[in-house]
Amino acid sequence: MCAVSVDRVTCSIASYVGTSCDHMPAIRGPGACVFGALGELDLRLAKKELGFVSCSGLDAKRFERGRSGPSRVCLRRGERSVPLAPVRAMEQSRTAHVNSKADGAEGENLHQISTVGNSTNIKWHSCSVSKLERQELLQQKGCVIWITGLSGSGKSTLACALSRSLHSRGKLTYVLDGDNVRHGLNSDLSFKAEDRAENIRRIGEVAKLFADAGVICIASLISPYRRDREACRAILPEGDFIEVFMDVPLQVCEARDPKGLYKLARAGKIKGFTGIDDPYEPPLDCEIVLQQKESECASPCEMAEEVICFLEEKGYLKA
Ligand SMILES: Nc1ncnc2c1ncn2[C@@H]1O[C@H](COP(=O)(O)OS(=O)(=O)O)[C@@H](OP(=O)(O)O)[C@H]1O
Ligand SMILES: Nc1ncnc2c1ncn2[C@@H]1O[C@H](COP(=O)(O)OP(=O)(O)O)[C@@H](O)[C@H]1O
Repeated sequence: MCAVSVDRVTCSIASYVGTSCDHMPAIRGPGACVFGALGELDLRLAKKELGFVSCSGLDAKRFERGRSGPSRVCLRRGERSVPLAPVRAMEQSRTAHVNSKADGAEGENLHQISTVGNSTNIKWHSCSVSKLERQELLQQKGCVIWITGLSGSGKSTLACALSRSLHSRGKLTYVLDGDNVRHGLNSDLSFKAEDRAENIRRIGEVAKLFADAGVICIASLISPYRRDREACRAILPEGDFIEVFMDVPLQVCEARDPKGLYKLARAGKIKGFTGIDDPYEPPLDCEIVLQQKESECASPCEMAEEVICFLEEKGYLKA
């Protein structure tokens, strides 16, 4: 994960996709800060969706998650060119910092006061117990398994099967189910696009904390828009966001209809139902696809096993 420090401006990267950045007068506009770029994908996203025309002097590799190093960047939007220098990638922070000398301190003894969204004058506090130590304790690596798919595609069933199976192997997991989180933390959110985006953003942030705690966090929510899922991926260290697509045809989900919601949606009694009158954007390049055709139907345990094999192969089941 990295962020960009730009003079006295504080900005974060991925989570600003789609939000405005009015505190940067020269680069006003949606997602202006996203440009910070966690990798080539984000750069492309920034250029395609956010209207960045070009960026010179940027070595995208320097901005890869987890890397750091000084660079100079020139960001152009339309006709305007905005030099941003020095730019610094920082680990463990989404913010750029206002660097000022602490009282009576010299040189490296800087304190870093940030502005993140509407939170001004805040400071990151580090703890002496590290993520590595927590992982050592748990004998596993923290990560996020993000299960996406239509309603009725089997997300919650897989999440529970996976949690059970990992638990029986002595691995600590926690399930963040969209439906459940909407009973509490996200009960203020509806199903309109911006509320879904906020639902996903919050779950992404919570999942990130679980992963940082060393837990294997299983998030199961429709998360229908690619951009929102990518934003969650971008706030996690490289490799720690494992996207699992429940590739189940709409007809199958609709035939299952365990809650009777498709029926209500077809009858026009629920508006903006995913797959009916609200879009679902399947992942283009996710880690795992669990495909279910009409005739073939892997059991939830078999699906869980496939995910566990992936985790094992990538080393997440040991410290
Ligand atoms: N309009 C509309 N569209 C889709 N789904 C709806 C809607 N209204 C209610 N529900 C029920 O809410 C569950 C989806 O919540 P999520 O938080 O996963 O959705 S999202 O990620 O914010 O799109 C979803 O649960 P699952 O069936 O488990 O996916 C539905 O039961
Ligand atoms: N692998 C599977 N094979 C057959 N049916 C399944 C499978 N996974 C889930 N189901 C069934 O599909 C329905 C929807 O599953 P659920 O996990 O609630 O989906 P979602 O969380 O995506 O809405 C449930 O009735 C469940 O029993």
